[in-house]
Amino acid sequence: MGKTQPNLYAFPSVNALAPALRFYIIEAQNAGFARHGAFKVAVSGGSLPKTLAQALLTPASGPNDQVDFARWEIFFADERAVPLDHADSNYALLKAELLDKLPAEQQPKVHPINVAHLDDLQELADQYEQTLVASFASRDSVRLPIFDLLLLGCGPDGHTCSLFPGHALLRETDAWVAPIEDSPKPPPKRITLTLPVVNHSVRVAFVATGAGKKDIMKQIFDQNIGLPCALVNEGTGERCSWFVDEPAVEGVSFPRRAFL
Ligand SMILES: O=C(O)[C@H](O)[C@@H](O)[C@H](O)[C@H](O)COP(=O)(O)O
Repeated sequence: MGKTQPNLYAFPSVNALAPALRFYIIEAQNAGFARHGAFKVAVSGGSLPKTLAQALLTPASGPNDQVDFARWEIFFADERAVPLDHADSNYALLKAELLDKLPAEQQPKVHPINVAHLDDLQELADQYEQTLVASFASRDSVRLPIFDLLLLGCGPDGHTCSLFPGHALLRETDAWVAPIEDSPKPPPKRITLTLPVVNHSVRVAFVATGAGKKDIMKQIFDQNIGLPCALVNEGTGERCSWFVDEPAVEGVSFPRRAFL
């Protein structure tokens, strides 16, 4: 690990995890509002949108518990090269789990991929990079976009976004968004934020739940063999927080932190 270490927060269940995740997201949201009047967040697919909905769709318990989606800008940390209403689309998933459940006046600004370029992955990635450029100022003026928060999942092989173990994409140093034609997790054609962009975020949160994650969690936290999730831990240190349930970290010796 680098100078500082990620925060590992473990909860007995997803029901116990959700309110803590909500608290953490609201803190990141308010920091974004204070910094630039908006909350710029990128989300992954997988099981994350469902957990997010559980965390965010409950009514506010008080003035410090407000989620103001109208001032959110939502990007996709990775996306599959499919139409936006396709069963594999991360946008469709987020829409069904979260966006469709928000009232009209609370709709965030959402940045889906430009489906006009589905048959040219490089162009699809370049266009999405231009979407980031437009939101984060020009590439010439900023070396890397700075998201207020990335909300990511962790695959059973240690991948995150569409950054897979041992893949050449892990060495990308220039692009903000890259195409991948050979994702080992179907569907094979995707675009993804690159590692430098992920590591440059103000905060990164992983959500990993279920016993199916415990072997990979041991490898990420206790063995550090260069898996993509471990590279994010290393690159972000204490800016990185893991929200996990106990079954996902059974047997992991890395110290957990109490969520206060
Ligand atoms: O498009 C994707 O495939 C996801 O963005 C991917 O990176 C996901 O987050 C992980 O595979 C974890 O998925 P689970 O949370 O379902 O285990």
